[in-house]
Amino acid sequence: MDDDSAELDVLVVGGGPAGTAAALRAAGLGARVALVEARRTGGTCVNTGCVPTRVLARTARLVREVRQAGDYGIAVTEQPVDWARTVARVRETVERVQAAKAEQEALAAAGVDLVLEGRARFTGPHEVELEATGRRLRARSVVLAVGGHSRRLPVPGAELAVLPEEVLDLPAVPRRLAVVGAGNTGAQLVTVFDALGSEVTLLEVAPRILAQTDADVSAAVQQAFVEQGVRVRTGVSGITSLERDGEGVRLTWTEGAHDGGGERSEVFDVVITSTGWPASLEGLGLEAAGVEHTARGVPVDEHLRTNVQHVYAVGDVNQESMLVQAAHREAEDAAVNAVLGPRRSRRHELLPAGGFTDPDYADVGLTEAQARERDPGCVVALVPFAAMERPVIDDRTRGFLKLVADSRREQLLGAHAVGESAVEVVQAVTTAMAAGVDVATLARVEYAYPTYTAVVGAAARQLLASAPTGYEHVTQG
Ligand SMILES: Cc1cc2nc3c(=O)[nH]c(=O)nc-3n(C[C@H](O)[C@H](O)[C@H](O)COP(=O)(O)OP(=O)(O)OC[C@H]3O[C@@H](n4cnc5c(N)ncnc54)[C@H](O)[C@@H]3O)c2cc1C
Ligand SMILES: NC(=O)c1ccc[n+]([C@@H]2O[C@H](COP(=O)([O-])OP(=O)(O)OC[C@H]3O[C@@H](n4cnc5c(N)ncnc54)[C@H](O)[C@@H]3O)[C@@H](O)[C@H]2O)c1
Repeated sequence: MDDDSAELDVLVVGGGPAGTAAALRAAGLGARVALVEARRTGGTCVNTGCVPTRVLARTARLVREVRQAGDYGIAVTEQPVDWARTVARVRETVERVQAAKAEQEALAAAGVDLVLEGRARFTGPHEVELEATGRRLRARSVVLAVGGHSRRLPVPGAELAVLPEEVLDLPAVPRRLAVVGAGNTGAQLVTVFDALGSEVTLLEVAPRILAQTDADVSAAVQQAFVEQGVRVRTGVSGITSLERDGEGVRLTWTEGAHDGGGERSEVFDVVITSTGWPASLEGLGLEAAGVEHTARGVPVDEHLRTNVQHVYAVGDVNQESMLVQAAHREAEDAAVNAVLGPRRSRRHELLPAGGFTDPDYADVGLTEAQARERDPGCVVALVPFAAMERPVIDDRTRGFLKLVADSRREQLLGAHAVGESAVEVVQAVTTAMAAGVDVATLARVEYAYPTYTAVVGAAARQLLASAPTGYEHVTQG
């Protein structure tokens, strides 16, 4: 269904990482492009998600460093955290990142018409209306990049919970905190508030925290949380209700079968629910465009098209790989498809990701369990950070790198790390995987001494060795 009367070739709805990348790519191909953003460019990532979370993670890390300073002869009396100052620092950083990215300037330079007239709503398959002005825009193709939002639990009193994007509005660091949901968001908030002095309880319905990660990663982060004094309850049957109780919130949940299955109720100063991230479809008028969707998001085909062939959906809205790096790739591919016709069908083959907890964790490729399903003879090497010199020097020995390779010990299938610089270590492996570097070559690469990344060479050598899980022979350099 083409529309030759449209004034635009491509209309992009949403100015987060996905929308901005799509608009810039489409304009770069010579298309007439408009980008409609309801609030502010940068989207969840810059304004409420990755950037604020990363500053809070750094705050938590600084608290840990200060506590350890005495070991190095630096006398530091631990000071209470000034939460208002922390929040101010987060907000200042968001502005600095906004300035560094200069997206509005980049869009203008590329000839993209940035339209900040409120939310867009479809009025037909090729047309949207803008909430603030009532203006209508028509385009031959539309790229939906509206992202997602936190979900409120469907239980009585759910509105008493604080959502992750509301954390900066808390008046103070809570003394008793419950975090419900141990995905990437919940796990990171646990580390932040534990470091800032909260007594944290973490509740998760899945049998383990960070359920999408490799089982060893999940177990290692959970063990660290428990040692740090966090109460971790996994496999809970569900949250029953939240109700006001004095100054606090009474949270009632049903324990999992392995904890007796009974109902349990406790009062917390704050309850944060980080229990999922459905697409932001409300008020979008998808029915007017004939675009089908589920309760979570908008499904797409291999060319990132919805059921309506000129409407694409990229980034969090399609609910496939909800990460910035995925949003960028999908957006660029969809832009090419929208302007030149469907030709890009590449999916994410290597999508590294990580979380800034204490300790950090990261992964790329197949988990050990996924690899074993495909290739029962696959080989696994796991090198603990305690066997490497740099982590020992820095007193950061918690963690490991696990590499998974095919049964012939040639091709890397996955990398999973926990510990200091885990995300950077996994990124190094990702680069090798993307370049098609085989295990033997990776084992021969020189690693600067002493680095965290040297664990990659040690793990590759272990993969080649016959004793797959022996750590004794691991040497550095
Ligand atoms: C707490 C948190 C931490 C995170 N940390 C990381 C991290 O460290 N690394 C990582 O890779 N990912 C991280 N993510 C995920 C990352 O933020 C998302 O994957 C990414 O922002 C998705 O980009 P997007 O463009 O699809 O959506 P968004 O960034 O959500 O952008 C969507 C945009 O669309 C606009 N919009 C919505 N509806 C309309 C409408 N009807 N009309 C006009 N505009 C509209 C919104 O205002 C918004 O600006 C984090 C997420 C959260 C919640
Ligand atoms: N560092 C990063 O890369 C980063 C950080 C934060 C978020 N993100 C991305 O943003 C998206 C949203 O992340 P998220 O963590 O908010 O959501 P999520 O969907 O990834 O995790 C939600 C968790 O809540 C649990 N849950 C659901 N209902 C529950 C209930 N009633 N009681 C207890 N637990 C319950 C789920 O089992 C799950 O573990 C994800 O795709 C994530 O990858 C990435």
